Amino acid sequence: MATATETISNLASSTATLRLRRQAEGENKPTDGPYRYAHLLPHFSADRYPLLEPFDHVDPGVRALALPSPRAFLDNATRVDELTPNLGTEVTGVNLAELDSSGRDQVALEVARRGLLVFRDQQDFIDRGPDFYREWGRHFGRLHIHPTSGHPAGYPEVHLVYRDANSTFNFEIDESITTTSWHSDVSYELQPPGLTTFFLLSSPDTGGDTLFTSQVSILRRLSPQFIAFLRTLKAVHSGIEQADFSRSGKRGATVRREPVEHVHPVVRRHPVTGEEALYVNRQFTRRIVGLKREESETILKFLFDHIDKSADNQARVKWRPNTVVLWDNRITAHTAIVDFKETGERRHGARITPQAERPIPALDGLDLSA
Ligand SMILES: O=C(O)CCC(=O)C(=O)O
Ligand SMILES: [Fe+2]
Repeated sequence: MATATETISNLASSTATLRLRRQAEGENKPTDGPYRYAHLLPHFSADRYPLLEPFDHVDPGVRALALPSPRAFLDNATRVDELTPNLGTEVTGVNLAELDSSGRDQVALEVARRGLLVFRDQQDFIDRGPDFYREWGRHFGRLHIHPTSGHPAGYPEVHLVYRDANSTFNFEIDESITTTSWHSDVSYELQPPGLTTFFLLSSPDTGGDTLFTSQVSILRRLSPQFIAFLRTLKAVHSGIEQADFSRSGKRGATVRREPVEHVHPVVRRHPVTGEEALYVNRQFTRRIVGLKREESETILKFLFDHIDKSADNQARVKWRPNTVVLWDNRITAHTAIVDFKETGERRHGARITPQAERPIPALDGLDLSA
């Protein structure tokens, strides 16, 4: 039986081993010397951008549907593990950065089908840097430039999340009892994002996982009668509070594009798979159009609570160095988990956010004018 001192010393050495393994895999801690991703730290420019213009989106997943082997990009994978039956696949042995145009189309289709793909060992992808991140993202749609968040200097299309002992951008902790904040990215845009790419450049030794849920499964749990009602509804999504937060002096205090609100169907149809997904989220959906205030608040609260508590629709990504995660923002929601703030460790992530089509209602002919 180990003495308490031995147990503590074993624990210390396993922490040291973990640190060495992470360093060998490319992790760079504040104590290791100059930060290797210093050029990708958040920069809050005073630039101003005009309102976004509508554009035609052709989903790359459509092209893969016509291929004889739409999953050929997985042929050389050494492991393919489904994280849950409904959501998420983890892939090892595929170098995303080397995929040609057809391979990228196939990835788009697979992300549309599985909601979430987790690619391990993507040092090549991460090392190629921000010009490559943009080139990668443009394959999937017009790149969104975030109105308020920080980005690497000169690369406004790269949205950053950042936290360390002294600063936090995008992980502000309010007075809530939880740090989870479920959302679908920038759902207030007229054409919100589809396939989205995210990776961590620096992560805590433990904690800071990201949680995802399938909005397709979330919808399917409801009764046919209730789903039929939801299909008739549309809701307002707003970027105003996010902009006000920045205007109040927080998160870089920059608002580079005036905030917008848009009306989207409460149930949207995926343009490639035809699957229906619930499209409301606590962070940006404000009210259901046409309902009395109490009706709207009650239904939204019910749906948000359903998203929060249905662990049986969720998948959790535990980060390791050089992991690149892709999700389809049309059919999933996600939240960061900020359970590492006491350690003061650095967590630094980058997101590439191609916009997609204006959400397609489940019901043909649903009038989307407010
Ligand atoms: O930091 C994370 O795990 C997720 C951040 C996030 O929500 C995003 O970048 O869209
Ligand atoms: Fe997000």
